[in-house]
Amino acid sequence: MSEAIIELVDLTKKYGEKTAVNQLNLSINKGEIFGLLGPNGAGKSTTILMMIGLSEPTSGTVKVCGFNSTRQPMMVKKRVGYLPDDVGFYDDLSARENLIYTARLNRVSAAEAAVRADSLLERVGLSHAKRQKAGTFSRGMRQRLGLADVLIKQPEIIILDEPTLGIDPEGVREFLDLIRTLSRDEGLTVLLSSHHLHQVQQICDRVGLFVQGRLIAEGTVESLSRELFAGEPLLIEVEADALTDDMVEAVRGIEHVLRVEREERRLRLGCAQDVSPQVARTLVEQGAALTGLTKKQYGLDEIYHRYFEGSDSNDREGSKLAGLKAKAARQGT
Ligand SMILES: Nc1ncnc2c1ncn2[C@@H]1O[C@H](COP(=O)(O)OP(=O)(O)OP(=O)(O)O)[C@@H](O)[C@H]1O
Repeated sequence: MSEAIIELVDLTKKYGEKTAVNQLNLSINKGEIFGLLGPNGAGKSTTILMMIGLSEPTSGTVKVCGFNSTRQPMMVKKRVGYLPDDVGFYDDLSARENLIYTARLNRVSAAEAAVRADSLLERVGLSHAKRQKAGTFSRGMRQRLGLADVLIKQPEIIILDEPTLGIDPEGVREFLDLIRTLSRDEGLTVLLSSHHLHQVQQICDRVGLFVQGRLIAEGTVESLSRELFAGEPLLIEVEADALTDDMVEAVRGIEHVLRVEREERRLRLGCAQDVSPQVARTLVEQGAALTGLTKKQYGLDEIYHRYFEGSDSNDREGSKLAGLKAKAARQGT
């Protein structure tokens, strides 16, 4: 049976009139990689701060590793490593010296600190640079050193805030592989807050979608996809040199096309079955020159797009979002 390592119950945080986190209920299991997703200002950072005991909830409770983060913050801090999007190091110290310094702050003996530092530098692929000053590190190297830095106290949970920001694609791939391996090999629980849907989809076992302080959906990418796109298992994306309203209407009329979204010269079609030949033929008959046609199953990109359609800031609310918020309010979530 799965064991909850993070438990949020009716967690609420208000800043004056502003409700940053609104009655959040969430359970994260030991060894799970959980993705926190949501637009800016959705309440992700506030939730993380309450989890690690750096912010006090207005009401509700947060328990991490069995400890109440508000009443026993030191117990929680011992067990949780937090990697912010830009880690601060002593730039004049070497990578190894920085790690040993952090270990010593966490009351690890000098001998043990050296052993852990060497082993972690190897683990994150920085052995070759361990005597190099942290100030000379590239962004990707700094993030890998950051990961070693949060792991040196041997936490049970690591929380990563946009950890791959500014890293090149190869570096991102390596970094994500490393996180996945750590979780699988050592049962480490990982909480990843990110806007990079593709990356989240690659490594997270489960994701939670936050909007305006509420968790509006949570589950595996497959279950969210099933929930949102029932009856529309296939997405066809088609691009043409130009699209007219008549063309869009003609495509809408094709059997098994259930939903049509238009984005400049691109159409996204939610379909009950593969009708790409009919779509291509219809557009060509209408005088369009096709510049691209792809088929895919729904992923996190489409899920996110669906949920956050028209809501790229706190102040704009699309109808979909308004509907979901109403649903969330009815369910009291
Ligand atoms: N110290 C504070 N005082 C007042 N309001 C705050 C404070 N911290 C956060 N907020 C507000 O609470 C809301 C949630 O902010 P939070 O930083 O948790 O969002 P987020 O999802 O982490 O956003 P981002 O993706 O931009 O980091 C926002 O409206 C923000 O302006």
